[in-house]
Amino acid sequence: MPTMQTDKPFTYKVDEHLTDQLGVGMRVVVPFGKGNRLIQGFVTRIFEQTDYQGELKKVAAVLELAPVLNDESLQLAEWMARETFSFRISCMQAMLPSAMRAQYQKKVVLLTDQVSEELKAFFADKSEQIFDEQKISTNMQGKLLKARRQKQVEIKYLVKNKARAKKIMMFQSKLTEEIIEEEKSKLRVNANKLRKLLSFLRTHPKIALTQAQFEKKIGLTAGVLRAAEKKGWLLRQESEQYRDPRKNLMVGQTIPKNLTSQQREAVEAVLAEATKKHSTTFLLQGVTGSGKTEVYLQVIAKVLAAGKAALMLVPEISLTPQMVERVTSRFGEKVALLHSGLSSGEKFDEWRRIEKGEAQVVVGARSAIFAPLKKLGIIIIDEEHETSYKQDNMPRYHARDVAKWRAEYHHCPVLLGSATPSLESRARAQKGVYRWLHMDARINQQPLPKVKIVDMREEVPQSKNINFSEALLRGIKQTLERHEQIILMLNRRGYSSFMMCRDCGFVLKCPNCDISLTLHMDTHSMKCHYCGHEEAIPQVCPSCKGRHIRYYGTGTQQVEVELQKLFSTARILRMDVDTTRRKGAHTRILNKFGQHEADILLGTQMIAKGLDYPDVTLVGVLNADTALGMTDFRASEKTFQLLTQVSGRAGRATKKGQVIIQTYNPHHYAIQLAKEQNYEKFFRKEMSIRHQGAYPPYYYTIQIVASSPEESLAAKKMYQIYAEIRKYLSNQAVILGPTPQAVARINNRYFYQLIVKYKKEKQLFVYLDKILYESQKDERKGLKIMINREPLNFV
Ligand SMILES: Nc1ncnc2c1ncn2[C@@H]1O[C@H](COP(=O)(O)OP(=O)(O)OP(=O)(O)O)[C@@H](O)[C@H]1O
Ligand SMILES: [Zn+2]
Ligand SMILES: [Zn+2]
Repeated sequence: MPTMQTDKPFTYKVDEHLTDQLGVGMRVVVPFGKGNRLIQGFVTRIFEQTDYQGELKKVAAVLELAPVLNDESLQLAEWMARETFSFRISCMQAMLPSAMRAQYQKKVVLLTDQVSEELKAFFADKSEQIFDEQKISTNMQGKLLKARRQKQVEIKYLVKNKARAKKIMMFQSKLTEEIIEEEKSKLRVNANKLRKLLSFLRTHPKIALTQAQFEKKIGLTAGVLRAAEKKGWLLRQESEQYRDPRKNLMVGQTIPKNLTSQQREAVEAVLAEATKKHSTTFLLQGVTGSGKTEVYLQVIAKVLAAGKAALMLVPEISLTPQMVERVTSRFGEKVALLHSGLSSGEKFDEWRRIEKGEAQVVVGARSAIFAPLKKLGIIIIDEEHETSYKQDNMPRYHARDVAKWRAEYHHCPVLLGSATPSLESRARAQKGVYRWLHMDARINQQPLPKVKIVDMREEVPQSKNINFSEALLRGIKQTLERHEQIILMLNRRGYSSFMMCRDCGFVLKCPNCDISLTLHMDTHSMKCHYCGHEEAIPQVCPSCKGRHIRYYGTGTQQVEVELQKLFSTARILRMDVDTTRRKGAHTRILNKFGQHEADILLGTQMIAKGLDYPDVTLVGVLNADTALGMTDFRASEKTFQLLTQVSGRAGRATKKGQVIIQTYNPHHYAIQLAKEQNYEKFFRKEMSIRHQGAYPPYYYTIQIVASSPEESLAAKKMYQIYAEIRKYLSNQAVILGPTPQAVARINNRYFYQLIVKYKKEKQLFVYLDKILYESQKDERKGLKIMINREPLNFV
């Protein structure tokens, strides 16, 4: 675990035999602390001499042959640690693929036979055992620690390096044409297999194949290959093979499209700045279906032609296989992918292809912003308003800020794109900090789809069907009859969101969190969406033993069942966290829908973005109000963005699209303006509300959270911080709180927070550094302090 005491460089001695090998930016294993346990660290400087007085410890091992962090990444880590109140080591680790992060393992080693029967049983005839705190009982742990004090056992720390290249065996031909003829003449008459091999090698000089490939191609078994190796025909050698995440994609080849005049203007504006090596930030605001992706692709093509590299971020990329396909079908082998859907081996290999300069276009989710491209010519962030670009654990960076830092380092532009920019970005464009590019027309001169708002307060009494309005049912029916496709969004997974006893009012809650359990029909259980707790569905009320249990709050599973009842022949696909847990599941569902093997795609907000299917002519939102209920000041912005994005999925090609939004708040401005799809009007309205409430983008915000298994400890700490922080603030700053968080307890920890809104407070940062430093001591008591600059979730 990184701690503040370790957030400074330590000096180590380097043995002679390592001096040639060692370089700045490499990972090393070093002994640390009193127990000299081994940990992974990074070399940040190398000295010929040191004036350190005490005795230096030695570097135990060097983990690789070449540095994994370069000059740029070391500087970036330094900046990020300061900006986001993080430890430097966390920043360095965040930049590397997970396979390169150290895995620690503890082992207990038996030192003598003179131990208790209980310990003997624990070791079970072995001299060592893995020390796993999760698996060994606390009682046993105590005994082991006591035995350690009595020098009966010893605890060893191991650093496991999982960063490994995948190796395969290849057989390479060593023969020239003359030798093949000569060898052939020497063969016995019945040596058919060997003759076959020689013929093959003659037509394929210098070929190298695996045994499996030889078997598949010409039906030769391992025995023949071994014989050929003995004769000196083939050379058997290990060679490295990249794990390729693109192998399941359906990739064709596409050529650049003829740009519309708006697209051309955007491309030219960005390229002009790229040529001048200006690190200008652009905001490309283009309505849904205006062809932003084509703009990105053509900018990338020009950047590559100038011998530079391109970095493109998309939100949770595994959700949009379509986007990956669009980029790979244009740039092929040059593309590297980095996202959470890849295995850690695949990520590691992609990372190294980038590092070695073998891939010049990187497409990835948030952490791909650290891709080790050396000559960056453009950084693109698609759907720049997405909150997933901010990491919510340490280091709490926003990819947009890192993009701007890297762009300055490389002297290249940043291109932010969205149909519904974040208020922050749009406001910067207004002030001229960003350059504003605008595309207000859809491709094919299609109008934006017509949006109808249905007031559910009037629907419910007449209809026995509470989830679907008359209008939406009619819409679905007609669309199915026309053999067109439908996207339905409901932002709640599971079957029902809570159960309540009608006799006594009891609500079944999670034992670890302050939140009700959700009914899941696929697993026949009640689940907590925060900590993963799962239990059986109660038959009677756990409180009064009554039998009148009711379920409330519709989730996607329930709608799927209802929908199938209503439209028995419709082919329905459901896409939510539960159906996409398995690797590649997103891609499979979307490909199926894309090939029109299903009529209805039903899902949570993960279906709102980026999908571009020509047959989709109806989009339905079952409940537009889920986000509005939040106490977050960004609730309206999030609702407007989500509704506009999902509406944009309809009528993108030649067929007209329509959208039906069901709501209990039909007159709310976020819903009304989403109906008009009028971003500009929404922007002005929301800005004036933010101005009145003194919220971002008019103010900066910092969130401080204290959490502990003991509620009083977390609360006390927060009030203490509250009392102190005021001394560091001018009277221009506003403090909200301290308050418990909206879900006050998660996984048996209590959360208290306060938020500072400010414009310019130099002293604040001095104090925050102090909190971060002091939080070390509290951590031993189980108290954790977290500092979050510009939090995106405000509850
Ligand atoms: N110049 C062009 N000529 C013809 N077709 C185009 C052109 N540019 C883009 N398209 C097509 O128009 C469709 C919409 O483009 P695209 O998906 O890039 O829009 P977008 O602005 O990214 O939309 P969204 O924000 O909704 O994801 C795509 O099918 C794309 O292939
Ligand atoms: Zn009851
Ligand atoms: Zn829980």
